[in-house]
Amino acid sequence: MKWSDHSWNAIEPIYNKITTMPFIQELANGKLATEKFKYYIGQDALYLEQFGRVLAMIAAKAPNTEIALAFIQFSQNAMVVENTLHASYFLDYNITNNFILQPACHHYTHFLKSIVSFDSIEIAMAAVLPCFWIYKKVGDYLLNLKTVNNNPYQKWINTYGGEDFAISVTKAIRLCDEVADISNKKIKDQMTSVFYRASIMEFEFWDAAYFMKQWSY
Ligand SMILES: Cc1ncc(CO)c(N)n1
Repeated sequence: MKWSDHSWNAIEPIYNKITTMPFIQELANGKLATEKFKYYIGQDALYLEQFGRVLAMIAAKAPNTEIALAFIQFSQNAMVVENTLHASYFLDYNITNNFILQPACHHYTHFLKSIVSFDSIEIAMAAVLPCFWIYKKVGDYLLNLKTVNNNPYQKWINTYGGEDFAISVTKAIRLCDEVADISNKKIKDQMTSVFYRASIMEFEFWDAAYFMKQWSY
């Protein structure tokens, strides 16, 4: 079995749980409170900047030029394309980005930065994969549900459910499988373990947004 199939099986319960989260359900029916979306988009803009840097560092450490070029592109997409979506919501909702990293976002970005700094490249590639794969699955799920017309969150749904993002996601999965194929069992298991951990952090990120979780002090 491919590393990616095995690892997706491991996180499938987390993914299924994500699709039932109130944040996702209300994103689908357009009823998500503006305040909660604003919290999310503010945190996510901060997330994407750090995520983009992590992707650039994977590119810099890549074992071959194909992986280097792919991750340079992923990095640019995270910091330019996805952030353009956020900037347009910033305008729509009159948000000024004076946010600080709240706990879930802080935890997730620091987790990724620590892995890319201290662990091997295969493990870093596996740790960033849920960011691609879960968003793609959630985007497709929401695009297919299409429960309402004039959903204020449709731009978000179209970005992650769209074809362009699908191409990047397919490539990210394939490259992870290629590096897993030439790795030993210990590395493959560690790849699955960080993939699992990052998937939980995707859950926590949406949970934090729904409940607008903040530092106590
Ligand atoms: C938290 C999070 N994970 C993944 C993505 C998709 O890149 C995103 N925008 N935000």
